[in-house]
Amino acid sequence: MSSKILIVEDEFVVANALRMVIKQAGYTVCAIVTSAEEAEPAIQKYKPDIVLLDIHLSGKRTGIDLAQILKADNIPFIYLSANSSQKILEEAKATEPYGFLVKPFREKDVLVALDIASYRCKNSLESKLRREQFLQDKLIDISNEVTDPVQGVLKITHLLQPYVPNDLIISGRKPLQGENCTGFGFLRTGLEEYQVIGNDELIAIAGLTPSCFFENETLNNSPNSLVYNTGIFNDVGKLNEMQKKLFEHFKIESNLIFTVLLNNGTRVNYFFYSRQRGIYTQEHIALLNRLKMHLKEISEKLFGEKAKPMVRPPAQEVPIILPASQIPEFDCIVGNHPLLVATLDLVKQVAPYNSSVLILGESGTGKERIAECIHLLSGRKQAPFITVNCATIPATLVESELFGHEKGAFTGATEKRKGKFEQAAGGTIFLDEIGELPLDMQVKLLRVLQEKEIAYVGGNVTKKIDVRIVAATNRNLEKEIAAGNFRLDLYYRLNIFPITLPPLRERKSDIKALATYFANKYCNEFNKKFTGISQVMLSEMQAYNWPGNIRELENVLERSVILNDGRAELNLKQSLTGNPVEGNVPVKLTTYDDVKYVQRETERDYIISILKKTEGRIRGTSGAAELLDIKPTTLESKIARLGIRRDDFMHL
Ligand SMILES: Nc1ncnc2c1ncn2[C@@H]1O[C@H](COP(=O)(O)OP(=O)(O)OP(=O)(O)O)[C@@H](O)[C@H]1O
Repeated sequence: MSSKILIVEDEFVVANALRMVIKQAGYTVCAIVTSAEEAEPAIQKYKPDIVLLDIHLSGKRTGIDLAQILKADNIPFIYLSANSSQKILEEAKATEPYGFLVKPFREKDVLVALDIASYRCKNSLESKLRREQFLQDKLIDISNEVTDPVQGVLKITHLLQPYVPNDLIISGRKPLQGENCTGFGFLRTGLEEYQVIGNDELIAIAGLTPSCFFENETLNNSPNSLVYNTGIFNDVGKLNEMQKKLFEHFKIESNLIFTVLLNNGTRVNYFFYSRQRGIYTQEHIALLNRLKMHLKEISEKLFGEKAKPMVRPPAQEVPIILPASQIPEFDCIVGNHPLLVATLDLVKQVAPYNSSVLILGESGTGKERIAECIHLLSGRKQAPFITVNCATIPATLVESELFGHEKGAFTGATEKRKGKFEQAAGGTIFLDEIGELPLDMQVKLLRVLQEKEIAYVGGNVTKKIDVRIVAATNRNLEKEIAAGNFRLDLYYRLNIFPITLPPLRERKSDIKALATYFANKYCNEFNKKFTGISQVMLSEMQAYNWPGNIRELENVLERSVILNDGRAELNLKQSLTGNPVEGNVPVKLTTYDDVKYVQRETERDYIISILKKTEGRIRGTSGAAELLDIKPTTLESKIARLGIRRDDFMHL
């Protein structure tokens, strides 16, 4: 049966053009409506498989308002937009659409977006069911294990973190009579770190009162959940005193309150707070409602009639830090910015499964490091982790490099050789820069994903393999598909669990920790004393935009350590924008390592300058190899060794 599409678009011409394109491709257009008000009954009536949703609609509500309803009903939607402001686009993005089409759109883009949306919807439903089963099992474990409210709520907080993200969680209990209302909370301070905030500290924070955990008229007279999503200034009329004070104190922007009613009438409120605006959706409430039975069981045990008397967490000036369960595999990941922490939450979620993972992010954001964490956190960690950079293998050698070759398969194949897939047997293969894989190889890789078998070049026997694939790219693969450079079916297979790494400029609070980490690393390597990083250098690093992300930061620190005399604090010898720093001194080479470093940098700069001249062409007449008078294969291995990336010589 063909998928049913609902078009929500107030411009007749656009809606009609879409209808024709979609029908021609074999979809059914169940209705065209022009406003959110008209869309709601149409959604109920037709139960569309996908909704094409204009952001600006006639009527009071926007497409973004309607998106919340579609999300709660698990209906995939693709935005249609034209000239929207950055703010609106950010809001739209936060609703996690299945695609985005910018007007005027090409027929091909519309069809690719629809195809991707239907595939993603099917897959995400399956993984959603699996995830919920996992959550339910874990909640049963918690219910069996815990008796202490503080430990119990900490475990719930930790478990729910990736699903109902929060920076602060407070649990408040309102007994029927007698005792005061009580509450305590956990502030997230790192991936596995929570700071306990006891009842007395909560009360002390800007003079909260014990009953404040329940002073919410709307909640007291209504179902069991409320969401405040638009920050203190916009929601101010609706927030109670407790919320206002907590919003101010902890810089909160969103709040979700979920209530569980115990058998004896005691109310237990769980308050989820986030510093991100607009984070809580009907989907979070729907999930909590589906888990309610288990949450009630635990709350009954922790706060109900038979609960042990609560040992209050001590009020302290410096609150205690509870390391929940440290993950040594993340030791090599420096930083605790919420965007990074949210990424690591996803890594933890996906690592134990065998599903493919697609890591997206700009160059140098740490994709390879994250891929390795996924491997180390999986059941495959004893087996190899093999990295393949698809951009640096010559097109003619990709197949034998990946799948191996028989003796005599081609000139130079003097003996039979295993490919990277076979080397990774039982482990993980990391296909970096997957967007660079030639189209014919994409077909072959697809076969490996589907059939789980490989064939040697020059052989006719297939071999079963058990390898998990983690791929990465800094390209927009959806654009590459529309341009005909990347296969849609391969994208489907790889994009089962996408993880996007934030660029460094969006997590600047991590710069100091990263810089210190790299400074220590290079001081150790070059046998120099680490004498700190100067304030001027720190300030300039904070102000800089970091197009090359963490790799660029690492290079800057390596250079500073090399040029440092081991007595003064580390300083920038060249401003990050490329201008010389005042009072700069010429490079002083004091050790042989310094000499090697300068040689390496000079060679790297020279090769980049040649690649710029040849626009990246390595082989053939007037290719970079010919200009440098070396073999193309030698140049390719130099490019890999010197860490030269496409971005270093293209698009400049
Ligand atoms: N969170 C982190 N903490 C410490 N070091 C990091 C972190 N993330 C990345 N690095 C370091 O930064 C450098 C770049 O990381 P990596 O090679 O993983 O980036 P990438 O996104 O795969 O780059 P490319 O797209 O160019 O392949 C590496 O030296 C890596 O070890």
